[in-house]
Amino acid sequence: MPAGERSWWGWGNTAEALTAEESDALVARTAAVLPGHDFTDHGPPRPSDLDVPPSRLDPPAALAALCGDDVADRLSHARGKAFRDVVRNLLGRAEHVPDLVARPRSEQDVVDLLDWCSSSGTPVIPYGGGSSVVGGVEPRFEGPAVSMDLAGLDAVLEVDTVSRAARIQAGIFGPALEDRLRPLGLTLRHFPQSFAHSTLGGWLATRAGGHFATLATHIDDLTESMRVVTPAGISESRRLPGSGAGPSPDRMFLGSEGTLGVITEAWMRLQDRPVWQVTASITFESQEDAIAATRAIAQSGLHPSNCRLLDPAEAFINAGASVGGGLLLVGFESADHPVDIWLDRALELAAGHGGVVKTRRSKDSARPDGDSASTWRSSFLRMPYQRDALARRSLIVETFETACTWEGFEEFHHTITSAARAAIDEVCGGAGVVTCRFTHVYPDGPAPYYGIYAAGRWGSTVGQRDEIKAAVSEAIAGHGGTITHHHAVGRDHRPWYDRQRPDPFAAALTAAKTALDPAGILNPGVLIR
Ligand SMILES: Cc1cc2nc3c(=O)[nH]c(=O)nc-3n(C[C@H](O)[C@H](O)[C@H](O)COP(=O)(O)OP(=O)(O)OC[C@H]3O[C@@H](n4cnc5c(N)ncnc54)[C@H](O)[C@@H]3O)c2cc1C
Repeated sequence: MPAGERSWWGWGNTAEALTAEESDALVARTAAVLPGHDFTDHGPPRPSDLDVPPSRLDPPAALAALCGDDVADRLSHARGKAFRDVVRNLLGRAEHVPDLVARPRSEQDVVDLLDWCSSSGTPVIPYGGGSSVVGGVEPRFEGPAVSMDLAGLDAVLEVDTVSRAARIQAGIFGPALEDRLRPLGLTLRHFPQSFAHSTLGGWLATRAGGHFATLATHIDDLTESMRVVTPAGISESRRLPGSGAGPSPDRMFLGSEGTLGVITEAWMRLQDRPVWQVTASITFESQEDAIAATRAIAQSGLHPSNCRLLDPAEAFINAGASVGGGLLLVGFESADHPVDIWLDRALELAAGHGGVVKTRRSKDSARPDGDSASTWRSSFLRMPYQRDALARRSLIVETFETACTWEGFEEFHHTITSAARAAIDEVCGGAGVVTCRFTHVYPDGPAPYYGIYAAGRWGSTVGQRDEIKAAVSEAIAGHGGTITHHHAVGRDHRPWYDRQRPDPFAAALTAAKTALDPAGILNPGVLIR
């Protein structure tokens, strides 16, 4: 488990929440953009003041030691860490609280818990760090439920330094995993923004995306083999660097979001820790040029570790930079060789589209003053805490992420931002800002990530957010984008995911669910059924 006291209602640790000074500064900045908004602070209730119904489940004696029904514990497992989760917590809405939290300490415990849940027909939700932003861990259905918290399975069981891979239990959190690999000079090199408070099992189950912009950034690419406990038996794939033996068993479980089985361990591909790192920030006067330069770099074969394009609003809010067309943060790293010439070539490509280098630094050089790249990075890690501070003050702070091809990007982007702005007009009387950044870039297209900051009304911000979300999701679905690039489907993206996937595939997935989970107990309502 991460060190420090975890917030039951919001992101991360209580000790890391914004200080009063930081909150005041944030409110002042936001008030400049949204004048007239009521910034009254609505703090969280105490868990003991909430009306949580007693547990309806009585586990068998053999499993009783693994299960608990403490109210605060059940509440902290009731939902993930999306904006709508945080606001419902602040409002003291205690619906859909699991009846028990089960904490397996071994794979056999997982088998025994699934046996009990299958035979009693009790729904069970695998729970890693609970950082889902799509309703993935919330028992949003009638009847009792068990939340299976996998944090007790947190060992690095074996390291194969020759092949550079490790056998790792699924409940390990990001920092603990890197702490164990660091003395060996190795890293998984998977850093989602939620790294500190999410687990390997959660990453695998949601096909998480790390913060590197190209190549092996999705957890899928780092997975050598997986071991999964299903109600129908244990599935373990072979460790192979590659295989053409039919459809991949790992592909069936990657992204299965707790619906087909409980991932207990995986062999993960590791990398040597980088020694050489160079980064630069580049500004553009026109948005078209910024996009063209980013595409040129994405298609160059240079494969930067970072290639993050911020639009002017995003650059201003989160990197403190005023730019006309966009701010591109680009970086390279290697454990094997200096990477300056790669950066030189990327900067040439950017210059060909009017890019002007603002800062350039290598790993050991002192950070120049006003370095927007480092400002953006520290702001990136503080963003979830800032979101919570604004949620307490009736702001709607939400993100939407997707991917599309370069060829259709311009029209797609226009459609999405227009839909978001129209929804903000309708729902919030026009008081709001829409931002965009590329989190990942592929040779054939970007993964745009939209941010929304809008003035809501206390008590209504969840409904207001849901209306904006539905409008944007319709626009994404109607214009060929994916309903999620890396946040997963969960319960919140279901209507659009059901339309996105081909019907024969839906039938095959349903058949897989029936074969692996015949009693239908695993995370009902997510992905299928
Ligand atoms: C502030 C913030 C930033 C985020 N940044 C990113 C980001 O950069 N990239 C990204 O990809 N996502 C991001 N997310 C989303 C979230 O962190 C990811 O989906 C993450 O992979 C979830 O991991 P977790 O351990 O918290 O899983 P949980 O939230 O506990 O569970 C997520 C889903 O996986 C299932 N599950 C969990 N563990 C297992 C297991 N062992 N076996 C089977 N099923 C399991 C659950 O049932 C659920 O359906 C962010 C979320 C927040 C709140």
